[in-house]
Amino acid sequence: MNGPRDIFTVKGLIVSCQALADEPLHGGDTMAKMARAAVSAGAIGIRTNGVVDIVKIKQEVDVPVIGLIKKDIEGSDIFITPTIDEVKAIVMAGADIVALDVTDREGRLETVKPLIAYAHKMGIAVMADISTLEEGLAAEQLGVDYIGTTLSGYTSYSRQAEEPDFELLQQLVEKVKVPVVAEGRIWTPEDAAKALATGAAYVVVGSAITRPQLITARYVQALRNL
Ligand SMILES: CC(=O)N[C@H](C=O)[C@@H](O)[C@H](O)[C@H](O)COP(=O)(O)O
Repeated sequence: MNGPRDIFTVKGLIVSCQALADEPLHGGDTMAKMARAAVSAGAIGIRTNGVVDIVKIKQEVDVPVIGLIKKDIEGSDIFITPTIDEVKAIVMAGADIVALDVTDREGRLETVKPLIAYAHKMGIAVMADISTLEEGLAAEQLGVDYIGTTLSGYTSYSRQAEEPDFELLQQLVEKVKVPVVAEGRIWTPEDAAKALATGAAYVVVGSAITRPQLITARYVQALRNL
């Protein structure tokens, strides 16, 4: 593949439809309905976890799907598409983009190279989930197609905050040429708009739209605070 490839045709909102096995909405059919609702309202893409959910969502909607597989590996902190096996499964499931951890942990910036190469060989774009500017710069050098702020706040050395990491977003937008995806803790339409205004090409919103147990908890907490 020659250079980065952006498969979206317009900027906008990507809705993350994810419910792990221990979450109330777990299940491909449910996630496909979530995706349909999101696309019917104008979402330009869907991000989702696991083979079943990728397959079901691809059957349900006609927008690009970012696929990942969350997998816990003993002794490792890397859980978003950790190995080539997950990349192969995501390709087989029919995702248009594979999202994977491109953080500077456990030698990942080296070991991720064959995962990126495989995805590209199979004609799939790659979204790098990073947590710092340095990782974003490294990801661009590795030839990824999108860089997402997904893991800011989820590595020990990145900025820990309740809010989205607008500072990282701004730095990435200034320093990298590939499209930057704002992702992580975006809870309001205002924050989504701010991310786009800051220069993000795409804004991924997950929990605020598709995790009712977390949405409800925020309301319950607010009432408790009275
Ligand atoms: C850190 C991690 O595991 N992030 C995951 C990545 O796919 C998802 O659990 C998040 O829901 C997604 O990034 C969207 O973020 P938020 O739900 O905050 O809008």
